[in-house]
Amino acid sequence: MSGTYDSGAEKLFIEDNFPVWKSYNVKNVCTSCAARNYPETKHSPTTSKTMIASPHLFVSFLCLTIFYYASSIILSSIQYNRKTQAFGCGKIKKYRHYDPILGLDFALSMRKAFQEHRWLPWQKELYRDQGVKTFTATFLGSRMIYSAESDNMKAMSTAKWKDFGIQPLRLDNGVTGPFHAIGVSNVDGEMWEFSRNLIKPYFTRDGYSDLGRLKVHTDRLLSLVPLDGTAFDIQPLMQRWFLDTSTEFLFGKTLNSLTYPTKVKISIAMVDVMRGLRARLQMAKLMFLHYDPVWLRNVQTVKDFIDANVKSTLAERSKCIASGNKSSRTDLLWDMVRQVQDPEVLRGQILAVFVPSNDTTSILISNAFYALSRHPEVYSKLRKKVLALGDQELNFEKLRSISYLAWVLNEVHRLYPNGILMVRQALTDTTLPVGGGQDQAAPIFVAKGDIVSCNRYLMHRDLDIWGPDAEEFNPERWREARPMWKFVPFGGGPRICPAHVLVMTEASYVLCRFAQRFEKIEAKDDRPYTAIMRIGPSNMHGVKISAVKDEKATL
Ligand code: HEM
Repeated sequence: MSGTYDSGAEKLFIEDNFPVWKSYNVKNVCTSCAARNYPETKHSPTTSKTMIASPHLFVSFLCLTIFYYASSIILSSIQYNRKTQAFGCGKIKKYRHYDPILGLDFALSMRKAFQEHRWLPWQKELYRDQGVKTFTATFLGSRMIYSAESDNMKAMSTAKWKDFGIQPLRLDNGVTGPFHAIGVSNVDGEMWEFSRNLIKPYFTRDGYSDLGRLKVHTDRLLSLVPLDGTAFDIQPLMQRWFLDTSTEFLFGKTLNSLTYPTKVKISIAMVDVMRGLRARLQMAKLMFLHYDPVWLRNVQTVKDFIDANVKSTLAERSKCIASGNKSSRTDLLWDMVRQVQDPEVLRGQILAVFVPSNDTTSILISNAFYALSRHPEVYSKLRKKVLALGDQELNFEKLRSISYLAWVLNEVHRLYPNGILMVRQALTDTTLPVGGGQDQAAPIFVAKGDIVSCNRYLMHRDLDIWGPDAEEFNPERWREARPMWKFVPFGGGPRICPAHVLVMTEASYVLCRFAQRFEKIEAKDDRPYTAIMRIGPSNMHGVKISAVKDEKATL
């Protein structure tokens, strides 16, 4: 189907083969949500006039409610324990709450850690205090299972992946609602399969092996590096570089923010969109209380940007059909409009790639500069390997041939993973392989509706896996290390990040070009890495470095 201009056939493909699009009617909104342009949430309708006949009636009503609530908690706990036994599972250690009903103590502690930019150290302390790698806690009324066991992450990603979903956490509860967006990163089942197939040809073809696409933006980036040894912050430059390469890749038109810095405002809006999405995800059952006008304004900015691109791409397609000409466009949106023409569907689908792509590769590369500028011996070794390739243009195969480059990037992924957590909700009663019983070795029971949060950050710094120097930046460890599922920066199984080869290629290319031109780089900021969370951690203080140009460098 892809690649045809037969609009009738394409319409059939969408409407008849995927009736799911019709069944998910975003216009079906409740009135209070509609007023805020939110999709239907699961809250029940409220009556506008609540009559309390008498204090007695009120007290009886209150007692009944408390009784009902208490008995349902006891019943569900009995049921849960029975099922744990029936499934042959061990008990999971429980977090000791002050507020076991809503878990407000836990939520407030997490909120404080966020506000103080201590979310990563807080994770470490939390697990250390529990003394185990898997435990349960209540988070705003939901039972959460926290785990830093790679076997559990592996099972959720592969053997048991159909038992766990993303959609209830991101779409059904309205987290991504203000976009009215349905796309690969917020749906499950048939809709996910459709969405993944829509982007698959794009990510699996060898488009990303064309490094020419990166050259012009990287030349611009390098031309902005001060040559007189002045300190500069490479993090915002990388953000602009990534915006330029990714807008070209996704929409066929670069924003050229390295040349026109004000264009970066869309990236800044996206960072705020992600902040809001994270807040909404964390509010869980209380998400309907989220109202943040700044966030909504930024959502609108991003929506307008996407809609303008969708509109012009659809118009270009119509022109091509009318004239019989072929377009030279090879971007993802162009690929998509050949398969789908509904602007709302297109917005959702392209957003679902734009959101997880935003500021990911750029942060990976900035984090690499952070580490390399503090480890001159590693930079110098990397440079030697790169220079050994000679003066010819870099290509995909050459980049892949430098194992040391892969080790450096692996080490950056390990210490600063972009996806800290893998969070899923159980769609059915199921089990995970470890974390139960006295020794934590028994399987654990996961009831339908439970939320499991697997922690990549802790796995990547686990002394049991990496040894006593787990906190150190040491690319040499990759000479021997074969961690398999203990190191999955891009996830694994059917929902693995579709862009993993693209990301590694782009990051490798930038580091190589930098190493070809600059003899040395030096850190210009002694403050410790203080992670603020976007999609992944980035340094709150930026990445301030200085660079010394190799006078002989011609590239
Ligand atoms: C440093 C860069 C990146 C890292 C570390 C990363 C990591 C990840 C991880 C861990 C997941 C979740 C996998 C899972 O749930 O098992 C994911 C999903 C995804 N990523 Fe990336 N990613 C990066 C960059 C990108 C870029 C640049 C794009 C797009 C151009 C992208 C597109 C996606 C999409 C669409 C998904 C959802 C896949 C699905 O649910 O089927 N990512 N990524």
